[in-house]
Amino acid sequence: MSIYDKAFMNSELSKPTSIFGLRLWVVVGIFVGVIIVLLLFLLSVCITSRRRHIKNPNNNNNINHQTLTTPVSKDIQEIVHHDTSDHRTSIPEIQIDIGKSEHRVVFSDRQSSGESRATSNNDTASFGGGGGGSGGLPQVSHLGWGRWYTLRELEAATNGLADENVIGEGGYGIVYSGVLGDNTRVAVKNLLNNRGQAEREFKVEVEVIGRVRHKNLVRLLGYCVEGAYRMLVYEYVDNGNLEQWLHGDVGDVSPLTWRIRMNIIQGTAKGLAYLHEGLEPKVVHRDIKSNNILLDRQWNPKVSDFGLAKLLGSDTSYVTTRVMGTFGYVAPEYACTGMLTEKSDVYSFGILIMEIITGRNPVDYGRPQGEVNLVEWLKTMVGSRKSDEVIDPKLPEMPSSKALKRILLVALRCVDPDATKRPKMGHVLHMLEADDLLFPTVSMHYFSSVDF
Ligand SMILES: Nc1ncnc2c1ncn2[C@@H]1O[C@H](COP(=O)(O)OP(=O)(O)OP(=O)(O)O)[C@@H](O)[C@H]1O
Repeated sequence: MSIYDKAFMNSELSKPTSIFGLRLWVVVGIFVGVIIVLLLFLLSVCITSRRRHIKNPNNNNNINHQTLTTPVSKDIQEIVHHDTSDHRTSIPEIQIDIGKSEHRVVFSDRQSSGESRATSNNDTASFGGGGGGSGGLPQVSHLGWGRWYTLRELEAATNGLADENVIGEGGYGIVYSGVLGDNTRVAVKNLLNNRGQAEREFKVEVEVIGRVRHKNLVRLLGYCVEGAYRMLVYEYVDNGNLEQWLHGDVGDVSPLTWRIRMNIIQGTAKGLAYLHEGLEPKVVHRDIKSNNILLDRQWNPKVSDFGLAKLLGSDTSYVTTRVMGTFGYVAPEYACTGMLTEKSDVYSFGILIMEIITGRNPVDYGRPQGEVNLVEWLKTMVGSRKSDEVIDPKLPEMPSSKALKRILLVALRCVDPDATKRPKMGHVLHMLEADDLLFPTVSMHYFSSVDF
């Protein structure tokens, strides 16, 4: 280029244009800059949409199992984070739901109630695809353990969710008995969607129970997510729940012998020890009570209702401003501070032992003052050497004083007001496995007071 051309270019580029009187080279510079920014933007959009495409389980059947569990684990971590900070500043409200056989206690704050208002659509997306669409063939779950069921399949199994198939109703949904196409008897829990908590419960249960296998824990076979429906499909446990057998109308003599009661206590302890010490991360049940102990025909206990379970990393405690559990079973530190560890389950388990031995409810306002609270009454009785008087009058035979003494000692240790002094479930199990615990004596005569 000659010197004249350069001079010509310079003068042309320096000429003012009609765009705000800017010189031509400024306008060209801006134009080039905008093009570069646009290109970068398009590139980032491409990369993002490609990542989303990879994460969508419907687009890739070979997806890594770990990827799919991320939304659930993330959800739990987020809850921990929120609750920990809120705990310091907010004053919890206490809400007691009455209208069922027991009172459910929910301590909540505004933050946490807002949290629970998740929309169904979001949840459906998290679980990878609405159960395969209505009327489609049942598919294997992408979670890697059970399967999902179609709504049509579960409607067929439960006679269209018929009233006569209802076997119980809990805080979060109605439970139906059903028979699947392959003749498997199942319990179908249809979660109520009008409560945000039910959706969270669904996520937690699916993730936690789906992987758990233990003879003393109710097995989750699969689930259904379709439209507004969220259902859990469990193995059917065919002999009711412990609450019915302890407090229902069973006549003057209970079919629950001493040996059966000890087996129920031991089996429940095994299930809990497995949740606390056999899984990583460990699982705290949070709602151990007699309704949640299902029984088979051989009186084997199976712990159900993991809806309130939270996953805990080892050696961590969980602080929440939303305390859940059932009135009478909730550990004092959990109720007061929201501090949740597996020791909260140990406390509830101690209450359960007392309930099984005495046949009394943890809190019974129908009883005279001083007997309303089971723990306080039992402590008083043991302290005044009247342990033999705490036994369920419907028990067909009496335990040996040694067995009674041992089991009451275990129960009292479990309900120690100081959570750190309560034994771990593994230790409880060890204490419960002593042979002499199982043997009853034949009559009351043998009975002597227990000296603690
Ligand atoms: N797998 C099952 N097999 C047989 N019956 C079941 C099964 N699961 C639940 N049930 C019955 O349904 C009832 C309701 O169960 P659910 O777990 O929904 O509520 P709950 O434990 O009684 O109360 P909440 O949910 O408030 O703790 C149980 O008490 C039990 O009798």
